[in-house]
Amino acid sequence: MTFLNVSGIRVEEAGKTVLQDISFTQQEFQKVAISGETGSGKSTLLKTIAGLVQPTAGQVQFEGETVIGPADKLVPGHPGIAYLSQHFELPHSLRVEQVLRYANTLTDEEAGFLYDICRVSHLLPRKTNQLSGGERQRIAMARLLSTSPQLLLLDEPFSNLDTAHKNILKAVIRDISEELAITCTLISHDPHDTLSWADEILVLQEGKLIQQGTPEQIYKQPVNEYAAALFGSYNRLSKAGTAAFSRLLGISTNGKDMLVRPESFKLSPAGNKALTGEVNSIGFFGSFYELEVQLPEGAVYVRTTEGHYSPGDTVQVSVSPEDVWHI
Ligand SMILES: Nc1ncnc2c1ncn2[C@@H]1O[C@H](COP(=O)(O)OP(=O)(O)OP(=O)(O)O)[C@@H](O)[C@H]1O
Repeated sequence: MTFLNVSGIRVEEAGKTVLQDISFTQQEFQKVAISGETGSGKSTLLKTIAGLVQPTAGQVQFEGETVIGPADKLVPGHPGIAYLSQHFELPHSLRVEQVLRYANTLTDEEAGFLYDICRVSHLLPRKTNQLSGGERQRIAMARLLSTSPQLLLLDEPFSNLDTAHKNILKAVIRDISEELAITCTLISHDPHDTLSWADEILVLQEGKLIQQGTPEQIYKQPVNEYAAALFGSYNRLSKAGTAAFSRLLGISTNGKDMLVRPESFKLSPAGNKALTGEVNSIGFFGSFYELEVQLPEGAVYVRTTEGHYSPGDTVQVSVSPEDVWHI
């Protein structure tokens, strides 16, 4: 039986089509990330899966059971699916332990284990107005998980968190999957959050699912420039640049433009499979330098960890055939 089966989902809100014919499946313990620019329909998709938004067409099946939307159910949602909104709320002026106790269906031992995993045990005596944003979020998560869902849907969990809280939350999400055996689906617009975490990424553009694949597939072979831009910078070569690199690599582009990630270009002292250019400018980004290199066919951006280049240097730029794609 498929864990989650989303088929032909269409959502219309205020006369506008927000989601169009979205279909995909998720297996138990498969980590799925949903990516897309703001307004592309990510939150609406998660809420529809959770049974909180009524689809105009299509259906969501969770462990073989249809998830019933709010139009057909007084208390919307499915007990096996928990949705953590970007805009969650905690009751004011209660102690954390009270907030958690009211929602809890677990034994004391299970609840203690859950609170440890969510890194909230030390916060139990605090009042809800004495917490940071990251702490509040982990308490909201512990509260949701204390009803023992099997699928946790996280809507932009990393937005508004500083690096320290983000790293704690990443560890919490990892432990939720591994220690509590809860499957997670999350939305993030930051490639650093999704590429290293997900087994599969879904890319939404204007309410349509335009690409679905492993992080490597999505990063290395995006279906269009929109998908490419979501996961990092890239060079779209000029017609002349595309022709020059295609000749060097012995490949055909069928009239399409060649695209290359800046880190896929290599700089070498000399070589017959490289184009000669001149360094225009250099930017320092901590873990790498980004050079703008002027080739006769146009400028390209090249990333390197070597810091010995200066503007005006002559360099040879090469790329491997497996690191280019065409649009
Ligand atoms: N209840 C609603 N009524 C009217 N329009 C809606 C409603 N819900 C969503 N929309 C519209 O649907 C589109 C998708 O919204 P959604 O919040 O799903 O996008 P998103 O990708 O999650 O965006 P963000 O990253 O900004 O949260 C937006 O244009 C939004 O204004």
